[in-house]
Amino acid sequence: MTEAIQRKLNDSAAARWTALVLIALAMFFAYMFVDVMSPLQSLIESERGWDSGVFGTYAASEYILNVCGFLILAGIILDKCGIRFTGILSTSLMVIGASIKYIGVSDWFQATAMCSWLDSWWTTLPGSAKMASFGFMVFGCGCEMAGITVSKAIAKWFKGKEMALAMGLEMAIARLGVFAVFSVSPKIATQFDNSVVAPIAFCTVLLIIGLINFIVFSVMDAKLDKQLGEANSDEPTEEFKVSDLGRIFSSKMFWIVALLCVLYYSAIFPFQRYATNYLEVTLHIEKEAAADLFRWFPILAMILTPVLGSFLDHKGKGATMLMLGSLIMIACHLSFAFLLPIYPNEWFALLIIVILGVSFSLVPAALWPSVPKIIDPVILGSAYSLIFWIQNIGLCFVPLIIGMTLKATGGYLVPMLIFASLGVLALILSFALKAFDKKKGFGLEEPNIKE
Ligand SMILES: C[C@H](N)C(=O)N[C@@H](CCCCN)C(=O)O
Repeated sequence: MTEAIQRKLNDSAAARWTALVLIALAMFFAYMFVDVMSPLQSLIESERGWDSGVFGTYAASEYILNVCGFLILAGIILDKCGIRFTGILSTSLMVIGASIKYIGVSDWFQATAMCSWLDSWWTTLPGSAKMASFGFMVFGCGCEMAGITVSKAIAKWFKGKEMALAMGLEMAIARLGVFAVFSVSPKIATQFDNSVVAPIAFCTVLLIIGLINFIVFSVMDAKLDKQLGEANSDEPTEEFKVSDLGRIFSSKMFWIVALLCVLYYSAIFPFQRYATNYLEVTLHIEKEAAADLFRWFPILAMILTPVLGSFLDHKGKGATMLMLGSLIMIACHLSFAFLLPIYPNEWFALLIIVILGVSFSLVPAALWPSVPKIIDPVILGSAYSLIFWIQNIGLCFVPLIIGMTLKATGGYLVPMLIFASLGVLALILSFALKAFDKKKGFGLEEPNIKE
């Protein structure tokens, strides 16, 4: 009888995996929208006159408001107002931002007085690009806010269960979104008379479905909360206060994780942006062949991340996985710097890319599920948001540094050494993390599921 009363919605495997599918699909659509224009660079140049400089400004706009502090606010909103409110707010922001971007590139907008006015100042950036960048900024706020909300939601629904597997699957579905949009976006554009508007419209509709998903998830989450209250669970009842943020900043463990995160991801996502060109010039191959080689990188990460997440759930070894992932990344970037230019072979390049994919599974699979082990659930949303914020600063500036270095040195040796150095610093931090965990007993090496 007691057992029947205490059985909660997330004790049902079907219910918690349904919840995961709902929120992971929202992120799948979000990651699709992020890259919807990436394969259409030449089309938008001929249709709307965006050169590569304009395209770069548009791409950077996604992170600007987040770096300026929106992500900190997002974390406070999440901890103060909860998963449901923040989830619906963030998915709505994504829909609003996407709609602004759709209007910005639409044929209709180009003939309006507003577009002429936008054209009249900062003339190197066309009115369509200004409007689209503004939309992308709003979308970026929603997307990163949704990212931290989803992490907190998974930590809540899968606590003491398959948490790392669930986080790994969510990331795998997001990686599939990148692969999917690179496949469908050019096809949709071709189907609709070579229009960049059609793929954006398609992905905006998908974001509306993502918003509906989050509303359905919220109904389930409200039910779970009611049960948690009734079951007199061990969930914290104390209220989040903004002053609690000091607790995060004074946590040594938080700083190690946040710095490890920014160093590692700054050597991955910015590298991803330059990888096709690096392979082109190093292997002397066409852009399409280089992109074909590199596309295996997210695919392998997609397959391996949930597998490693499951390993973490049952066997633990999170800190060791972070060390191994950083070590592999250093070896790969050093191989890109020194070995591939000496042996410019496509199979050799593929081997390094595949090994780097293993690293890109090990670190995300271990990093994100480690945060709930070191941070109080009451301030978990703020902790995730501050980690994302520090990470976004790196993601915003490292591509600029790499671009400047490329221009100054005319080759990829120094950029690859910069990426490898970031890996070395991440490795040092992963050693510190393991040592500190051993001393303080956060349980980073312990499995999530006690069998
Ligand atoms: C770019 C973004 N801030 C990020 O860090 N994404 C991570 C996944 C974080 C977990 C989201 N629930 C990634 O590896 O893509």
